[in-house]
Amino acid sequence: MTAQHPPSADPAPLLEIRQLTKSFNGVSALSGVDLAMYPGEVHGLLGANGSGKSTLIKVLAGVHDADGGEVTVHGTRVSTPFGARGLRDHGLGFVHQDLGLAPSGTVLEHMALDSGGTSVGLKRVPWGRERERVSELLDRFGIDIHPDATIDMLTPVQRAMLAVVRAVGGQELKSEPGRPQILVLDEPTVFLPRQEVDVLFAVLDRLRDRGDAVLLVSHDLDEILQVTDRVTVFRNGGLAGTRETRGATRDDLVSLILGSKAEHLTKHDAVVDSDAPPVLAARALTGERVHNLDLEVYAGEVVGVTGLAGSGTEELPDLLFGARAAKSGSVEHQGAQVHDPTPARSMDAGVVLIPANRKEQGGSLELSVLENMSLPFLGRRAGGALIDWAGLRRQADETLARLRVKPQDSSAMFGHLSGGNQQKVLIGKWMDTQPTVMLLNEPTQGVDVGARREIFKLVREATQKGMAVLCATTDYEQLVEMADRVVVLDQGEIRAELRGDHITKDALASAVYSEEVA
Ligand SMILES: Nc1ncnc2c1ncn2[C@@H]1O[C@H](COP(=O)(O)OP(=O)(O)OP(=O)(O)O)[C@@H](O)[C@H]1O
Repeated sequence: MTAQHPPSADPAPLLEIRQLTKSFNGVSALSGVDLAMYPGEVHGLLGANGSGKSTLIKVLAGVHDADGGEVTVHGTRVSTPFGARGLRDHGLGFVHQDLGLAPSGTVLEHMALDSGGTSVGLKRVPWGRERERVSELLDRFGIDIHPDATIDMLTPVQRAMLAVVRAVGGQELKSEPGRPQILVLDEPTVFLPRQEVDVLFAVLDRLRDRGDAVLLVSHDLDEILQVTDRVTVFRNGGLAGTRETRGATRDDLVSLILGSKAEHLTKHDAVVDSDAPPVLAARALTGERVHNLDLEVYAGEVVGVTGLAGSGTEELPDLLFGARAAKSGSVEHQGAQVHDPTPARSMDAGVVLIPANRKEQGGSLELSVLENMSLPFLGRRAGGALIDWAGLRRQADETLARLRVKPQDSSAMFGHLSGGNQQKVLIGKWMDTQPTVMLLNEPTQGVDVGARREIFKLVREATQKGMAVLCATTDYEQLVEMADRVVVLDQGEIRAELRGDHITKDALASAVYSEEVA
């Protein structure tokens, strides 16, 4: 897949945004940003957590009203505010991070919503015609999904592809045939296993080839370098720059995002006392995917776990923590067998889990940052009926500063923080409990490059003081930077183990993909 620079025959942008501004309670989230998208380009949008990417998208989609600025779409000028439907009726299609699909609905039902969704009163759905339209659309994009399949039967990447094609189909219904489309995709790959991202990118290639324009928000620099033609970077709500992707390097992008040069982490070998019992061990552990697994995790080390989707990688942290019941086998804490681990028992033993799905399992969106960060301490810091809020606030403020959470305000509502900042708060909260073992499941999904490095550093400092970490991820780069050893799972069993300098991206990819046991 090669990204070509497209703004070719027709130099007029399909979408041009000028001087868009938006603030929340007097705090600026967008301070006059410009962005243009041309026919036949995939345009990346990058920026640190809280730099304003989602705010831009929400303004374009009508979720928030902008305070000022204007756009030109398909040659028509539209002034702010755009109203509740945003620019949808002007030719913009959106795919938000949660994809907007209901698990029990069918593919056909979702698509049919778009053909009559805005009409009032009763409307007969021409199911035969809808089925033809949907089948043709899926075929056109090479997507092998049955129109009667329910969403919960689809794999994550099929869901993401469906959401993209649904946005395309919805716009096609509203516009004259052949008009190029403008699609806005907000981190559609963030919850996808790395290995499946290329399948989604094949759909983006087709859109580019048709002359459409796609805005793709992502934190993954490799992904941006691979698939986009140009890239715009936001910094602190303003425009840091727009570059052609061809010729840009990772370091160029990092410098634009952070406003400073990238510093690289130096990795030190873990000092592990293997005479002491492992702080956490799995003995013949079996779940839905994990099968008869033996694994020991020692104080002071970072153990990475990786594998293809369905290999058990994503299940293992939950089984070890007791968030999912094992079918058989057991877990040991400091050499003592725990037959039936539960989250409460795990936490008593100093084992904490940071789940991948932070929206549903991580923090409470309705509580403040301080309240979220205080939850693990309420029992410990309560002197009789009194809670030491001042102490809790001091501790939270220190953690927010160390992780450069934006805003640095522990009274802010957790749900108002950007996705990446929510993740930083959750990691900081559990770090503050000084656990003996931290189980991480895709810990840096949606987290910017700067914060990623801060998190790696924090993990490193904590392991040097004796904490153990098990990190399940399909992000090889993260494993290279963090892990002392990596176990590669295949159909629930350990197929390979890599250690120290042998942990490279190439070695991990070949251990994950090779047919033979490495
Ligand atoms: N509803 C809201 N109320 C108050 N502040 C908000 C609200 N939505 C966003 N913000 C603030 O606006 C700023 C920009 O947030 P935004 O979500 O646009 O960042 P982002 O670049 O998308 O970050 P991420 O990469 O973490 O998703 C942040 O400081 C955020 O806290």
